[in-house]
Amino acid sequence: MTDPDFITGLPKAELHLHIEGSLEPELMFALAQRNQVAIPFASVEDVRAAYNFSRLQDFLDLYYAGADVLRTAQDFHDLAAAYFDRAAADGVVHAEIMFDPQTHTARGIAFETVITGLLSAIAEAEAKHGMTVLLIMSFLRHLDEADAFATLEAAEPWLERIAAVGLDSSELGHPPEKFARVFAAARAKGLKLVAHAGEEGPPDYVLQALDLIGVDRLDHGNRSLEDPLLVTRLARMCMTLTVCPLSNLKLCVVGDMAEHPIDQMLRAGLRATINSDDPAYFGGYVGDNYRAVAAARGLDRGDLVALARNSFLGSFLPDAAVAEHLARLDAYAEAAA
Ligand SMILES: Nc1ncnc2[nH]cnc12
Ligand SMILES: [Zn+2]
Repeated sequence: MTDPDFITGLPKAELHLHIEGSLEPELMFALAQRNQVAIPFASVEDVRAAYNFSRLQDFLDLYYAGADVLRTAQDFHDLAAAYFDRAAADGVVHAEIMFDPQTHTARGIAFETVITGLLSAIAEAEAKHGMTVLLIMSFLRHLDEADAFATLEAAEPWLERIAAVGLDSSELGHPPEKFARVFAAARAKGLKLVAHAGEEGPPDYVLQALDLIGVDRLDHGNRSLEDPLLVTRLARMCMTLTVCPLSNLKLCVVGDMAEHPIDQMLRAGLRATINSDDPAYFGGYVGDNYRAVAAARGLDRGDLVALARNSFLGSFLPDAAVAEHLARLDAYAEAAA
């Protein structure tokens, strides 16, 4: 078995995926036509050619513009169903996907429209692929605290179906402390907490995510490596980092995949995982991310299995389900040896 095949077959969880970031240009065009929405691109090639970013904000501007074609529950269903098909083909047996309600409610799309479309796709994927899926509702950090509280309130009828809340969008200038109270309210409702921190923001934002929010998992976390004491702390507390290599490359968090710190993270004892973030915008799904770092950093099969193991350990699945996934992963690794 070649290593690319080993990676595809490796049972894995994806823990950092923005469903709006899985909108492929082909579907963007189809939905624009279906909903009679004008988009500023002449062709699918035109869209892909525009995906050249030098920082997070460059990407976010296009990501929010692209999301404008999503109007009906069927659109959200089709978007998510396409992602689940690709994820299943990549060996993903469990996915924890983020959605950004404010991207849609700000355009007059009801929260209910978004979540009913996603939930129907989840039910279909669970039946079709035998995968499990959890939903993470992410707050947009460039908006204010009151907007996040209003979103938490809008989610009230669906809280049984939402596993966690997250924090995404423009990191610099919008530190975690801005949302400490809304995260405390979410915790009180029984939700898990995740936040993007240390993608573009400094190590202090990671400290805030730990100390002022109390995250259960850290999205990205790359810049933690600038603070050795923070690395030790993250390793000691077994904090999961959802690392996104192709995203890091496209958003210039790393200059070259050959400089990606994924192996440095593993050697430092960090519970690092591999994820795709916004695969339609960054040039690859989760398998592509594993393959890219494996090739650029010379990861061996032991490293790849460790990354997959971390993805289950870092999930919000019950302990018994994690144990079952780990047993299957061990059996896979042994059979491939
Ligand atoms: N990588 C990322 N960072 C912050 N916000 C995002 N929203 C979607 N992808 C994101
Ligand atoms: Zn992200």
